[in-house]
Amino acid sequence: MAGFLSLDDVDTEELHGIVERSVDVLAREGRLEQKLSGKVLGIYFAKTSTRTRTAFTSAALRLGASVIPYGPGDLQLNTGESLHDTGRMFGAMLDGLVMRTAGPLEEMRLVARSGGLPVVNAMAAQEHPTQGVCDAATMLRHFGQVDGLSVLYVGEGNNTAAALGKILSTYRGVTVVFATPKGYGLDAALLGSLEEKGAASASRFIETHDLDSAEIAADVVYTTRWQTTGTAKPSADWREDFRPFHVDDEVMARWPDAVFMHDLPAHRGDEVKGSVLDGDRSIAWEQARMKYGSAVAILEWIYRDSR
Ligand SMILES: NC(=O)NCCC[C@H](N)C(=O)O
Repeated sequence: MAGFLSLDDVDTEELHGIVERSVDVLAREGRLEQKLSGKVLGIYFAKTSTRTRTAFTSAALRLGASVIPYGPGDLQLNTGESLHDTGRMFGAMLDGLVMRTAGPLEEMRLVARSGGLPVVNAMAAQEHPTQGVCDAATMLRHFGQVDGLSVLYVGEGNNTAAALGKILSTYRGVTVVFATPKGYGLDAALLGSLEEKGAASASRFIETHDLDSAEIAADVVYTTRWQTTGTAKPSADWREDFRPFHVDDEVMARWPDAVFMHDLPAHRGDEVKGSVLDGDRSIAWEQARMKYGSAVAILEWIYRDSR
């Protein structure tokens, strides 16, 4: 059974169905159909998490599954057991795993392969696919469509940026400008593949290192914290490199029709000014709530054929 490791693995139509279902979950009240009844999921977070871990745990429980949570110090991985053997054990005793690391996506593929169980990538170094679903669903809910939207992304070209680019590249007529600090940009191969995909769907993906000269009629200004999980900044004065990538009221005034989004956690005063994050144009808190809707939609999709 396929898990949810990368947005690249999922058929576009199915992906859009997951995005639509995420919106639907938040719109409905009442008990969810117990589609995961009798299932046991492992929730293994090697890195900190507030939203994603809570969203998937809550979603799994509300869908009728039981969960076993593992923190960073819990597994024999810490005493030298291999990922391969760990995956085998998970596969022998669990029906699925939700996993966050700051390591390569290949680690999760290895666990999925050796265990023969579906694994959800709740964030790896290259990609944060469940965030991408959440972000597209938040845009769909707010604007009524994702096709044709223009998004200005401000900040490091990290796992969140990669997922945002990938999911938006499955829609038509979108424009995404990534304004990233020099030395902290998008992976060149990823940008190349986004450009290529965009050419076939009337979309544009552009990277600039100069926010002041970014040209886009943005519907959304999106930012992310300066310190990406599990990464080290090579220079001591990295804050100087990031300082121009601060979304304040002046930045928002340049795009008077745009809403503000943030994957959170926020560091007010660094990447965003409090008045923007907490202001009228911010949909970041609706976006955070959508993590739950998207977790339900992703789990339902993974177990769609099981009984
Ligand atoms: N919404 C989230 O999952 N937030 C957690 C941190 C995401 C951020 N891209 C990071 O790597 O630190």
